[in-house]
Amino acid sequence: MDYKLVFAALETVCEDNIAIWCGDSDLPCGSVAKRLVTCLRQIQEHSRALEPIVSIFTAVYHNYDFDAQTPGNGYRTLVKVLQSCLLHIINKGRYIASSYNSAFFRAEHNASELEAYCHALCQLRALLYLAQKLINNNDYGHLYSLQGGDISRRFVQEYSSMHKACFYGRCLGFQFSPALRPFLQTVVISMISYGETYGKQTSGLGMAALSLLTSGKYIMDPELRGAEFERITQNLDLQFWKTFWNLTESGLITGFNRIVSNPVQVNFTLTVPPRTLRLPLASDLSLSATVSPPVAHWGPGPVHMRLISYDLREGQDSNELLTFSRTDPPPITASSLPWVQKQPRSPWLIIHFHGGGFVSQTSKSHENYLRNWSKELSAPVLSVDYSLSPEAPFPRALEECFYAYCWALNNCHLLGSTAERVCLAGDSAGGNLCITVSMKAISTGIRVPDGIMAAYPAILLTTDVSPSRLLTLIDPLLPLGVLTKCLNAYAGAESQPGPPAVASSSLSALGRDTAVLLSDLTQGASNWIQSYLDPMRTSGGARSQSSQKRSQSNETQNTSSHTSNPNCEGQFNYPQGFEPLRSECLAFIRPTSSPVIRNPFVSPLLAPNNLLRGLPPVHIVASALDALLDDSVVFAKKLRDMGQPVSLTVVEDLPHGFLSLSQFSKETEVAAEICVAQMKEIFEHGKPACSPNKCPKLEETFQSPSPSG
Ligand SMILES: CCCCCCCC/C=C\CCCCCCCC(=O)O[C@H]1CC[C@@]2(C)C(=CC[C@H]3[C@@H]4CC[C@H]([C@H](C)CCCC(C)C)[C@@]4(C)CC[C@@H]32)C1
Repeated sequence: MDYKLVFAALETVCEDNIAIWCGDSDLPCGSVAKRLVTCLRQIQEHSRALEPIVSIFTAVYHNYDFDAQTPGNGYRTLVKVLQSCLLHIINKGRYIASSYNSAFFRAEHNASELEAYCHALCQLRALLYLAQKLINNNDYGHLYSLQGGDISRRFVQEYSSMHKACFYGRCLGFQFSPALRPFLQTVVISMISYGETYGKQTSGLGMAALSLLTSGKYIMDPELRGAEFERITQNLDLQFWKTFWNLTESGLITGFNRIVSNPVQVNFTLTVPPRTLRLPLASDLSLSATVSPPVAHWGPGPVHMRLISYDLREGQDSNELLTFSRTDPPPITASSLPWVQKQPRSPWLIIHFHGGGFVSQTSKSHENYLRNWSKELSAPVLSVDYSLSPEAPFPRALEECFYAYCWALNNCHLLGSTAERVCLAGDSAGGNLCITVSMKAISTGIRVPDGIMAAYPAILLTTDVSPSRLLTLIDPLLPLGVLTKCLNAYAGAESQPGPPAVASSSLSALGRDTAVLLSDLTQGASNWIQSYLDPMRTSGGARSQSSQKRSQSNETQNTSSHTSNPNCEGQFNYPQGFEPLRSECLAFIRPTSSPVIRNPFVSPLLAPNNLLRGLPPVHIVASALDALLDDSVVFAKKLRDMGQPVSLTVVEDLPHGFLSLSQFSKETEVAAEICVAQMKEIFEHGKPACSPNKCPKLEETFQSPSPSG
């Protein structure tokens, strides 16, 4: 949509409403009218200042795309997000103008909604100014400056002091496809309720029950929800995120996944003991390379993985494979599936590394789409349960994934595949591991996979700023405070590494302690009732209540924050006397300065060409609204410029992690199908015998297959 039309429509809507609320002195709701008029004037002011910036962005943003058929980069995204915020305001304004004198018109509610979007608009204006600084600062056409240094540090500081709560209350997920918003709301409310009870309880069931009780007030009060979410994302420790994200491992959610995704005949875990492997060298099959088992941090240890296969295939019920299974009785026996016709081995094999920020999740939480892949591609899927950070920082996960890859090549006959073609697939952190495992295969001299499908991968694990990364301010799934915690954990800056302990998540405690549950329930109920009886509790009271709580919880950290906190120095000077809204609680974002994050096996975007040359075709499926979008665009360009086969597909309107949400909307389902199509491409089409540079005809084969909309 032409942005000029949007700005013009907004101007008209504001004028119409101002005329209504200023002019009609008979309107019953005087104070609300005042609020609305103030808010509409602010919206007009923001919008008038934003129009010229948007025109600058639209004039240059195509220079940052991967190619003309693949429009997508952080600058485009910022304009798109802004446009979506403006459209929400226009719709709200039109609704108010047309129904303000209806008997059912809720003036208070509508004023609060408009105010929330006005706050969001103000913060987006700040993001656009920051992005404009990036355009001016970076080399022309470059999304990152990649010099590390001052600008990124100052961006992180600025980010830390900015108000973010408006993006998690009434406006939550406004940028995403409408079908996903109820789900995101549920996730955010569950997260906050869980965050409030986190640390108070020891009983998993008690925690779950209490969370359920406290969720009521967050459903009723979006402002409180936003403020609490901001507090949680900035201040709760990594253990909280690990525990919350691992909810996807819970029986309820995996049970749901199993119902909505395809049933499969083979689905069990394997534990491969640490033994040295020998693999033929790619350059001379008569010679071999030695691959040691993973050793980093605590010495040799086994590697866990899960085999998923839609059909039972030869080898998968062999005694040899079942010796790697720890389940008793064995997961598959010939007699347990007498009606199943065993299929021959598939020529294809998918090796999968899951996402979860390197700190959470397992193959089990990603089963929903893996089952579909196995069916749709007629291939077994081997998903690796690598050790997680902070207990197992880099390079443990990489070593385990590489070892699993090598073991799978040697033992493909047991996995139900002849491994004529092997595809590495992964999402997010798993996308990173696909690339780095392939780099390891190249440097070891063994067979590289036949292709990589990386969905919204994390390719640059430094805090270098890019326009898409500014979205961490508004993203409910990947806020900056949480991303940096994952990054620090993987870089080994979070805590002392050690071998994986027995799972201590609250869920593992489920059912352990019903006596505690009773007291939890009573306490939860009384807290909840108390919050409603509190005489101070008005709409503004809720804010002060939450900020009171915030200041309590930050007491220790915040005492010195206004004097010695580095967040206070070096703030940006915005044009036209503009100031973004500031947060009441400063974020304590301390990205690690460890050199590990610049290691090419951590941040493959920084890898020298000789480590990337020889990578198989890389198919990246990214989302336009993902904070990590620019990683994908820049990496795809780098590979293309080196003459490596690469494709980039940018899907619209979806959050990071869309594969995990594939059953929640049509759009996520379509995006998941694109990932399947890319793997099909890897399996069905021959690998180019030479790189596209030397072999011009093939270049076309690896151009972006489907342009984003
Ligand atoms: C301004 C300065 C900019 C600087 C920017 C610096 C950025 C730092 C750069 C790189 C650091 C990279 C670190 C690694 C990144 C890895 C990203 C990465 O792997 O991110 C994944 C983390 C898990 C998750 C959030 C995700 C996807 C899906 C999510 C899941 C969806 C549903 C799941 C719920 C728990 C289900 C329960 C619902 C119920 C109703 C209770 C939920 C939310 C679990 C978490 C995942 C993305």
